[in-house]
Amino acid sequence: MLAVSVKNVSKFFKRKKGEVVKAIENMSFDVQKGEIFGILGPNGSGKSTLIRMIATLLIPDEGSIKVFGHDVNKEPEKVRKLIHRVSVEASFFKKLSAYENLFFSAGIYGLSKKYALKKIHELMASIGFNHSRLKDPIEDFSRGMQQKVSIARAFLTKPSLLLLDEPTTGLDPRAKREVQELVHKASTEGSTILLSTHDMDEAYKLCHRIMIIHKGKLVVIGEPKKLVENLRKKYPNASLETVFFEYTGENFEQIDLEVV
Ligand SMILES: Nc1ncnc2c1ncn2[C@@H]1O[C@H](COP(=O)(O)OP(=O)(O)OP(=O)(O)O)[C@@H](O)[C@H]1O
Repeated sequence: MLAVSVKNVSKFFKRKKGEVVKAIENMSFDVQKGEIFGILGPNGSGKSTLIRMIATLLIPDEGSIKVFGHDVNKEPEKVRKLIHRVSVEASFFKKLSAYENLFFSAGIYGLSKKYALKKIHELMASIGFNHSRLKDPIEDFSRGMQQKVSIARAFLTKPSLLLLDEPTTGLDPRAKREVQELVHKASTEGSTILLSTHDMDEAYKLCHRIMIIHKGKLVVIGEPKKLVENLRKKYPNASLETVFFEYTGENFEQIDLEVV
C-alpha cells in the first residue's frame, strides 16, 4: 500500500527582485506503508519545502501529492488526520509547561486523561527527558529540549505518517539514539516515516530507502546499502557520505579545504 505518492511536483518561490527560485522541480517518488524513508540534500536543496507540501502547509504549483490515497490539495483535512509533523519550528504554548502542552495535544487527539498521563511519562522517559523539568514553561527550554517535547507529541498516538524534519538535529548523542529507536519502533508497529536529515550515519542505519535531492531535483533513490555497494566499484571505501558527494557534485578536495 502506498503511504505517499508524489507525481511530477514542482514548487516555485518568487523572491523580492522578481527572481524565481525552483525549490522543487518535477519530482516523483512513492513511499510504501511502514517504510522509513530518508530525504537527504545540501542546505537549500528543497527538503523542508517537500515535507511542508506533504504536510498540506504549502500548495504544489504543479503535479499531485497523495497521502494514503488522499490528495493534499483536494482533501487536506483527511490528510491532516493521518500525519504528524516534527520540525524545529514546532509550535507550542510557550508560557505553558511541557506537561500542559502535551496534555493539551492529548486532549485534541481524544486520549483519556489517565492514558495521556501514563503515555506522556513513558515517552518522556524513553527519550531521556529530565522528569523534574516537565512542569517548567517551554520558553525556558533549550532547542534540544523543545525538540524532545515535539517528538513526544508526535508519538502520543500512533500516527499513520510521521513527517520528521531533521528530528535529531540539536540532540545530544544519547537522545539522538533514543529518538532513532522510537522511530524504528513506530515503523515496526505500522507507522510510515519520512525524515529529512543531514546525518549520514543516521540515514544509513535507520532508513529502508533514501533519496538525495539537489537544487530541487531528485538525483538518486534507493536502499542505502545498495547505493554504497554500487559506488564501491569506483571508490572501494565508499560510505553514504561518498554517495552524497558523488550525487550532489561536491568533492572531497573542497571539503578538505573548508576544514583547513
Ligand atoms: N517561503 C519562501 N520564500 C522564498 N524562498 C523560499 C521559501 N522557502 C524556501 N525557499 C527557498 O527554496 C529553496 C529550498 O529551501 P528549503 O528550506 O526547502 O531547503 P532545505 O533543503 O530544507 O534546506 P536546509 O537543509 O538548510 O534546511 C531555498 O533556495 C530557499 O531559499
